[in-house]
Amino acid sequence: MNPQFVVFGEALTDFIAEGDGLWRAVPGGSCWSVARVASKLGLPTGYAGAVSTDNFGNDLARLALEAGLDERFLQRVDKAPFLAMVPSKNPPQYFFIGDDSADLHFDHTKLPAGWMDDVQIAHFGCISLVREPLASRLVALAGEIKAAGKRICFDPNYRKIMADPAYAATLQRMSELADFIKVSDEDLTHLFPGTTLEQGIAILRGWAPAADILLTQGGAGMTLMTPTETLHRPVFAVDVADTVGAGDASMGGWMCSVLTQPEAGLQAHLDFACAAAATVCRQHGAYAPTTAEVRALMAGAA
Ligand SMILES: Nc1ncnc2c1ncn2[C@@H]1O[C@H](COP(=O)(O)OP(=O)(O)O)[C@@H](O)[C@H]1O
Ligand SMILES: O=C(O)C(=O)C[C@H](O)[C@H](O)COP(=O)(O)O
Repeated sequence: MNPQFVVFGEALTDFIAEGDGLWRAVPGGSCWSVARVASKLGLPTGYAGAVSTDNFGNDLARLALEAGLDERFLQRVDKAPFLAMVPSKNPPQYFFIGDDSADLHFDHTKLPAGWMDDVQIAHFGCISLVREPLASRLVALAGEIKAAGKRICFDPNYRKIMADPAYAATLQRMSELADFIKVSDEDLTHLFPGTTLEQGIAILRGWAPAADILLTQGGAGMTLMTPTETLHRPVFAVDVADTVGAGDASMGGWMCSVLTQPEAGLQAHLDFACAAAATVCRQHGAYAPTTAEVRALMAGAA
């Protein structure tokens, strides 16, 4: 089955400081994680990005395959791996190593012929939208996909490099294109400095009057806002290992619910997104839960 959901943007390897000069290398990247979660939950998904041909790229490719992602969309490029250094997880601090790295060489003209035919939603987000020359190509591509009648999903997922003044236009353009926007309270603080949460949401709403907006608020749960309705959902109580990847899981879970059970309604989509996020909080690092795990949590059985 061809992908109904295609995710564009970075895959990378997180290097997490373990103390005593030791670093743990973990495959990740916000966009890659969104794709992996959606695919593992049973949504036919393609991860459309480029990874290196070394051991780091191999690990990303292997996990993508294991999650059932359509392998024709993943590109392998003989360039340096893209690395995220995480010297501290609490609070999260990142810096990135990736000059002329593989991710920047993604070429959408090399996607399989007819790739867009069955696509219903295309996802964009995070640092791929600030890393040139990839960023400008992706913004243009999002415009083309939207013009072809498909829906666009956008998760800004703020990182410090988005403080670059050039990103302001991208943020607005991607929001204008988006049918679905996910944003965390923390993202809003950085994206719109000096504004309240409500003011930040109002700016997004002004750019995207018809979009569904999912606001995540860590341990305070999440809120789904359509142009006419607002629904809140407290977290599913779980023993938390860490919350890395929870936002990506809520995004992947939300889109999976929208596409696989469109008739289920807003509350069901919100519940599913929230349960997907909570299953990830139980694990260390980014994780792709199964549908059975998410459903068990929703049924109160786990
Ligand atoms: N302690 C927690 N227990 C259960 N669910 C949580 C917890 N922290 C976060 N979540 C879920 O994960 C979602 C995303 O988390 P959040 O921290 O807002 O995003 P991000 O990971 O992008 O920073 C939250 O809206 C919530 O539903
Ligand atoms: O790859 C990046 O750009 C990262 O920052 C790596 C992180 O693993 C996730 O993206 C976590 O994102 P959350 O789901 O918001 O916790």
